[in-house]
Amino acid sequence: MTGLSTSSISPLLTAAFVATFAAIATSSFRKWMKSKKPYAYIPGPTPSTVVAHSYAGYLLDLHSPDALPWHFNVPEEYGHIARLKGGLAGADALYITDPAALNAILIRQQAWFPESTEFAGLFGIIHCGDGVASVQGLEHKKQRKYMDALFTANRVSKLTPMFYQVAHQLEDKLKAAVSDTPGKVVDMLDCLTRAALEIIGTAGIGHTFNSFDDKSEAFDEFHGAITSVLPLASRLFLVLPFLESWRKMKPVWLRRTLAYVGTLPWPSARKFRAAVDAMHPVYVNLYKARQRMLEEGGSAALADTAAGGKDLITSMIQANWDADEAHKMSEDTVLANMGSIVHGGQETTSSSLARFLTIIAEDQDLQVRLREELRDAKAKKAPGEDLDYTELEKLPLLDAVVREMMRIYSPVTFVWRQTTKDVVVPLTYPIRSIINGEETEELLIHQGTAVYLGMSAANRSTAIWGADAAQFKPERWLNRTQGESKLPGAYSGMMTFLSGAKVCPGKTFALLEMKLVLAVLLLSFSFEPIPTPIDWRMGITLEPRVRGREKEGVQVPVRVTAL
Ligand code: HEM
Repeated sequence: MTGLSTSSISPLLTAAFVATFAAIATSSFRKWMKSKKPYAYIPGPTPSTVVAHSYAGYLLDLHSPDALPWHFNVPEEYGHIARLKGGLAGADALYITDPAALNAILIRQQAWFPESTEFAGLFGIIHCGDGVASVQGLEHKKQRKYMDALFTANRVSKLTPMFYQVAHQLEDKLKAAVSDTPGKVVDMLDCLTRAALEIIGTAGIGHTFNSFDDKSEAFDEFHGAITSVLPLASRLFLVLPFLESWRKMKPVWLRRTLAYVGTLPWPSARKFRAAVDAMHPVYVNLYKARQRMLEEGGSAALADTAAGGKDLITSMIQANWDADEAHKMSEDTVLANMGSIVHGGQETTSSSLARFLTIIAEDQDLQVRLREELRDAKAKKAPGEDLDYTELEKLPLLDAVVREMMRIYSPVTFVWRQTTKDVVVPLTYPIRSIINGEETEELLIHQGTAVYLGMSAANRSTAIWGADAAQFKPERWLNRTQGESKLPGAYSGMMTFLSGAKVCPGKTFALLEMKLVLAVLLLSFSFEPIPTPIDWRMGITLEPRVRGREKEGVQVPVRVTAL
């Protein structure tokens, strides 16, 4: 009989036991490693500095003012899902530009990917309450019903005369400034910021800031506050994770004391607080005035307001007034939404318009072609009559240029979301593991993971848009049908206005504003570049500075000649 003696079984059993134990230990260790670094198989950039590596991980690279090239490079070098290494102090995060994954995160499975507490907290503080920018779920849905009703194409088209009123004020002001000197250098960012604030003031909240009056203190104070609050906030990024819990802290005296003590040694934080304190009273006064009118004269009384009751917020206040108790928004919520609308409608559009002027200043041929298109359209109108909403919409070259601007120079570089439970999302582009080379076509995102949605990077991905993705080529919109991109973005498949529940409600407003202001400017002025390059650096939106003259602050100088 062939058999094993007890003396030979014992070493075999021992070996089997050791092997089993080793296998279990290795598997447990792998599982433990995976739970600590579940994304170790995903390629991604290494934090660039030793300090970043050991303390903040990817955070400094992601938020740095010079981070734009870093963002654009991530999908090109590492793929459309990239691991962001957390370093010692933080967990790994994911940088996502994959179309199918973005679709799941923003639309199909959006319930599990709420806005990050960082942004919710920040906007809750800036707007002094819980408006659309800082709430989630059902409360967000309820508020968006009010907001989306304000921004339908039909309602926005009715704001066109108010937009023109401001655009012509800008035209007159600029004519007066350059009439004596052809090619005079003008800071167009300043002009367009004034125009954007005045447009959102009159059409958005029924209020004028007298933005074109050089002596207007109301303008100076509000303009200073609204243009500085986000750049200041971007310098506070290391405390952003704590803002939401601070905002909800009770008792209130403790919260206020902490804010006072915490901001004392920190100039950026003090200035940030001062900017918030300068904006809020404007909204409160406007709101109270509208409420008084409603109490005294009912809805009809609102016709006596500056914009005849047609501005967005007066319509919102009226709808809220008419709503039954269960569906009403609180006073604080309406106030926070006034802040959301003014903020949303300010810096994004003014900086895009200024960027646009630098592009056409550099490309004289494009400038001439755009002007010709506008002149041809105007020639069909009665003298002195402006192009209406539909006519502006129908200009193919202007439309293509605005689309390409929005694709390639998205003012918002990225947004970030949290993951509230383990979720599997599909992928358009498989991940190739850097550990074993295997490909996976879906991604398990673990609860608690921060996911960064790289909007600008997705808009420039060569896999999605072709080898010329990084080039400004308006023709791509003349030759290609809408919706061809695989991305789920709400505007021509680009991510600029996002998509899903949090999609920008002001998209139609912004596009009309940009086209209309450009039309007025191009028909009255020609633009040439200054010789020094302008660098657009990343804040929470983009910040332009003249190279070598950074200390002068944000500006977009352009040579302007009246036609
Ligand atoms: C070029 C112009 C604009 C761009 C690129 C833009 C982009 C965006 C993006 C990406 C978001 C989502 C942010 C997030 O989820 O964290 C957003 C939200 C928002 N935008 Fe815009 N926006 C623009 C103009 C406007 C205008 C003109 C208004 C108002 C008149 C506006 C009002 C808002 C509001 C209220 C939100 C918050 C929506 C919510 O949280 O539900 N935006 N915008």
